[in-house]
Amino acid sequence: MSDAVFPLRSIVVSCQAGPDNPLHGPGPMALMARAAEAGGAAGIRANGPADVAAISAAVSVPVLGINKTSDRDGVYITPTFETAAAVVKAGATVVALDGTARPRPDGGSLADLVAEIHDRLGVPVMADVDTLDAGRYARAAGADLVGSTLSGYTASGGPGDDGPDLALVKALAGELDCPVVAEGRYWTRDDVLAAFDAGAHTVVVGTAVTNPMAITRRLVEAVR
Ligand SMILES: CC(=O)N[C@H](C=O)[C@@H](O)[C@H](O)[C@H](O)COP(=O)(O)O
Repeated sequence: MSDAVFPLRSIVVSCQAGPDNPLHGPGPMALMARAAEAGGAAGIRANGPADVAAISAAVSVPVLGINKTSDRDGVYITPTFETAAAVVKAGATVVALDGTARPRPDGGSLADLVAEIHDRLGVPVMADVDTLDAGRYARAAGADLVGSTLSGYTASGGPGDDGPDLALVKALAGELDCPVVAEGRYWTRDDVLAAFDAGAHTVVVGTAVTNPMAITRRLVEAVR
């Protein structure tokens, strides 16, 4: 499971749109994914079996599947084996999940979940973490890739603005013996280049590419 899933210095595009977004649904997300692939994305991150299935049928790059069970409440990113299995069945060839040490909804351990995904689904696992400690914990639990996805979204803090947590990427890359994925609030080319300078293997960009509603809102708020 330790072979790199994505090429070094690659960009993965996250194609996600919640129910409040006019682009919500597998059709729009598959089009977003095709556009991202045409632009050179090395993979697509997508949420839920319906979107993962549509995107897997539409692109030839790897689909990094997640299965959110809520919108930012406790451990909500692919918290259980069943949620992971559903997105792999839909076509995901790598699964991302919450890799923090916070209590999981089924009371299970991260190490057991990662082992079960490896054994029964045969796909690599990316752990979404919020701190260096969580990254160490997730890697020790068997995660194949570790990403900074959850920095700023848990009680453990984060950079405190709408920029990426480059310090966390640097700390993770300096210590962990696996590819580190920079994810969360990457908006610009400079952000992406800084992540690779900090040691990232891959950068996942979501909102800045695939959420015109949020991009527009950010611009509108800036000129208020
Ligand atoms: C914290 C959380 O649930 N993050 C989610 C994880 O899949 C998505 O909502 C983000 O859009 C994704 O991580 C990409 O980040 P950004 O959209 O900032 O480029």
